[in-house]
This record gives sequence, structure tokens and C-alpha cells, in this order.
Amino acid sequence: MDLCPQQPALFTFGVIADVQYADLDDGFNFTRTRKRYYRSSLQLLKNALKSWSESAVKPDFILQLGDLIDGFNKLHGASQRALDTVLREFGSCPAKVHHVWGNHEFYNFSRSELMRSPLDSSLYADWGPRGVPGEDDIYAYQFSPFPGFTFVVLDAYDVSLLGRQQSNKQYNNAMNLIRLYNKNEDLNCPPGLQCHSRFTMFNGGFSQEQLDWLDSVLSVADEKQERVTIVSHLPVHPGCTDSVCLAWNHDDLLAMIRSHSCVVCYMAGHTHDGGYCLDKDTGVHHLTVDGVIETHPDSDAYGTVSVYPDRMVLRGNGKIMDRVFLFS
Ligand SMILES: Nc1ncnc2c1ncn2[C@@H]1O[C@H](COP(=O)(O)OP(=O)(O)O)[C@@H](O)[C@H]1O
Repeated sequence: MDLCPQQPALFTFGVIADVQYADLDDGFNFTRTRKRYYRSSLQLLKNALKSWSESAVKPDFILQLGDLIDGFNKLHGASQRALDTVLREFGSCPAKVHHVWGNHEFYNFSRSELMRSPLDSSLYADWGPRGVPGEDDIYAYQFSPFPGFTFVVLDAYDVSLLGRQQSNKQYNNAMNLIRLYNKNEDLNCPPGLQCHSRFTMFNGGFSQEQLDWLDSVLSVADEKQERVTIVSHLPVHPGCTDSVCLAWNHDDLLAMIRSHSCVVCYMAGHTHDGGYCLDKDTGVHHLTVDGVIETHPDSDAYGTVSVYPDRMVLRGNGKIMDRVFLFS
């Protein structure tokens, strides 16, 4: 397939997900079916950053799709050290980095700590809900890297048991919701029914306030006939992920996308396996980016996306496949 049109890209960006760095020996996922390379993940991050820094066409920005350091750091009192280690690497890259927050961010830091940390990249925002009273702690924003194109960073742990104080309204909403479907004592253990399996503590959802804000962003983009890419840690389309990894109210997000014409792509991490589907109803491309943490040290897991007027072209490295996302 001819991936690239014979013209320079309008702009280019990098994607990387689930680095989950920790200064620990290799381990396994919970079910012990897949190896996790805690130390090598730093080298794979370095490979990505070196490649982006040295490429002839440098990416305008990087999307870091969440779970930058592993939750095990917290157990070893190493959260800040591990974060400093990975951020030092990002420091060598001239491109702006947009950080998405995943469950492992919240294993290491509270929401208010994250809001005051370098992982809060909303300083690059054109617009977010955070100026709005009562919505100050939603980590969502939009930015426009090129005329006619908008990117939206969404907070998939806005309604969550992670990172929020028990007195918080969204913690209570999360507890009520998860208890409806998950009867296990250990709320990290997924319910048996596949249609409810996402209701675990390592997932979360989007609040109504955040959805209302997204609705207004997408309405403006519809009017201006812009192309919108949404990024978050949790996937929302069942066609591109294991059902256990979906956002709790993924259906609300899909309905929101369906009610607007501007969205072209939704990108997430979390599943580590990677996945893709084209939603036939909307023409929206749903991509789940392979996680660095479960990528063999001899391979790689990052991608570079070149954006053209009619498509985005993903060039994958290592585990990540090349793909073309045509705009419908
Ligand atoms: N099936 C399960 N039953 C109970 N706890 C689980 C299960 N799967 C994951 N967990 C726990 O949930 C947390 C997040 O799981 P983890 O696999 O580390 O998430 P991620 O895929 O984001 O790396 C960990 O504390 C893990 O032990």
C-alpha cells in the first residue's frame, strides 16, 4: 500500500504507551502469562526519544498515553526517583510532550500531586474545563497543533477509586457504579460476566462534567470543520481491546463521538497488546497502542504519525504496525 502521499506532511507527532518503568528485575502480569521488562522499558523509551530527536522530520509533539512509571515504585518508596529518571529522558527531546494519566500514575501519586507535577501538560492547552468552578480537578484539555486540527486529552480516571479522596463526589460516584456490577471482595478482580468485566478498580470513567465540556469542544470543531483526535489512557471501542480494559462508560464516549462529525481518531494505551478497529458507523479509527512494558528488550514499541489533509499515516517501530487512517 502507498502509505504516504507525494507531499510533505502538515505535521508529525510521536506516540508511546505504558512505559511502566521501575528499577526492578523482570516480572509478570497478574495472571503470569506475560513478561514485564521493568528496567528495559527505560531503554525502549530512550530508543524512541533518540529516533524522534534524530529524524529528518522531527515530531511537533509526543503523545505519552499513560502509565509512565509502574505502581511497584510506590511499594519501594521510589515513585519520585522513577519519575525523575523517565522525565530526564524526555528532557533530551525537543518536542512538547503531552502526558495522559493512567492507573499507574495514581498508584504512585494523588490527583492533587499530579496536578502540581511535570506530568500535568495542560500548560500546552488552548482550552480545558479546569477554569470552571467545581471542575478544577478534571485533567482534560484540547490543543491545536496545526490549523484545522484539534487534539483532546481526556481524563479516564475522573470517576475513579484511584487518586481521589474518599470524601470526593467522584470517588462516591465511582464506588456506587463499581458496586452495581462488581460483587468481588477484591475490586481489582473483574466480574465474571464479560459485559461487566470492565468494572474493576484499575479502570475508571468520564464524569458528566467532562462529557459536557467535550461536547462543547466537538461542537466548535464541527462548526469549523476541523479534524479531531481524542487521546486517553482507556480505550472506548470494544473492537480494539479486551473488554476488561474498556473505560466504564465507554458507551457514553462512543455516543458523543457519534453525535459529532469532526472526530477522526481515538487513541489509547492500557491493554499492552495493541489493537485497532475502524468504527463503520462513524468512520472513526480506534487505535490501542502496544505497551512498552511488555515489549521484549530487543524490540521496540513507539510510532510516528504523519498528518496529511486526507489521512494520518502511522509508522510503527518494533511491535507497532504501520497503519493508514483515512479521513471519511
Ligand atoms: N484478575 C485480577 N484479580 C485481582 N487483581 C488484579 C487482577 N488483574 C489485575 N489485578 C491487580 O490490579 C492492579 C493493576 O493491574 P496491572 O496488571 O498492574 O494493570 P496494568 O495492566 O495497567 O499494568 C494490580 O495491583 C494487579 O495486581
